[in-house]
Amino acid sequence: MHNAFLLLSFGGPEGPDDVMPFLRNVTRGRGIPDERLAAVAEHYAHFGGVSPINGQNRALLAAVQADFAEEGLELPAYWGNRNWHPMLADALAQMRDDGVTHAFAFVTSAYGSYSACRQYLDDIATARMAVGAGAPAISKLRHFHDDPGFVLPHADGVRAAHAKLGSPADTRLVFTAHSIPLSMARNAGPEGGLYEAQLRETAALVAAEAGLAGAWDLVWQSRSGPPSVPWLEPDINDHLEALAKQGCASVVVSPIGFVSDHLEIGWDLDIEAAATAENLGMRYARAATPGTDPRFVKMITRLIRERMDPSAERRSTALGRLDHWDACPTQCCGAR
Ligand SMILES: CC1=C(CCC(=O)O)c2cc3nc(cc4[nH]c(cc5[nH]c(cc1n2)c(C)c5CCC(=O)O)c(CCC(=O)O)c4C)C(CCC(=O)O)=C3C
Ligand SMILES: [Fe+2]
Repeated sequence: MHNAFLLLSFGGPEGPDDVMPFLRNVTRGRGIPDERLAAVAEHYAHFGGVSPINGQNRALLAAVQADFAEEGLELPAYWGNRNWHPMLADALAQMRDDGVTHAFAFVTSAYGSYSACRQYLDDIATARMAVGAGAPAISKLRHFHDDPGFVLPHADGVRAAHAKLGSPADTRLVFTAHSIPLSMARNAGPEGGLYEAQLRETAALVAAEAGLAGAWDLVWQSRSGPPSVPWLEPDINDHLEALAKQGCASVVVSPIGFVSDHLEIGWDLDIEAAATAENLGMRYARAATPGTDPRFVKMITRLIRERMDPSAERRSTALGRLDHWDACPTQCCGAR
């Protein structure tokens, strides 16, 4: 068997001409209204049509390869996206041409749910079909929402953001994740509700690690879809208003739903939510995401080793109580 490593991510535009075709890839068949697409296209235009996500994935891939070298793990590395170049099917075709027969896939999402997990499995199946005979087998690495490699960098981000505000004692810690439709949230995981359950576990772990265990909320951002379809609420902006009404004057916002500071953070939090807080007279600081934190990079290497050697002590590092599994049960996350 010729093993490889595959970084599997969302993808993002890298110039103005990429924006609309990228958005059409993301929303194909999903009933996203044209007004929402136009609004999101403007968010990308604000940054010159360039999403930071591909650059962040290039940096992560380089850091992972450096860690493989340091750890003596000989594994060629590839990168493919769901929605924009380099596309997953092209990465799989390259692997086949290079003689790779199997790859461990690290998906840049820590959680369950259709959008964050199952859709990536569907993408893998579709890309393998497109490549046809000789396409490598792909093993998706497990969820890592409660791994110290994910939790500790988020907690450091919270501490640093809190310090930036002067560490006021009355600070409210507000965690955010991408909102998803309620129907998707109900279907998440083998028994439903997994997306929110994992996020709550991560939030509690990060808050405790950052020394703010008692004063946190979990809210949602970046809602899409038609207004008639219910999504997870409250939205971060509505929540900031509610907090201001309760007299809260200082917030740290930690986007635990994400692994890097991509555009949904750069726009929806750093511009939109920051403006909401300013209008409400609240002090606001946004916590960083793991990005290429060495603990996060080393976690990826560790997840691969764990999968390579089933006899080794497994999952000893998991900080939470929720279950982990290598292969999602077939009925997981509303699989078709
Ligand atoms: C759970 C979740 C994650 C976290 C897990 C993960 O990371 O995978 C995530 C990440 C991301 N979402 C991103 C961008 C977009 N998401 C959209 C639309 C949607 N997201 C959804 C869910 C999620 N999304 C859903 C249910 C939709 C509705 C359409 C559908 O059912 O699929 C749209 C369409 C326009 C709109 O916002 O309406 C865009 C442009 C980017 C890239 C940012 C950049 O460019 O830096 C990233 C990392
Ligand atoms: Fe999204």
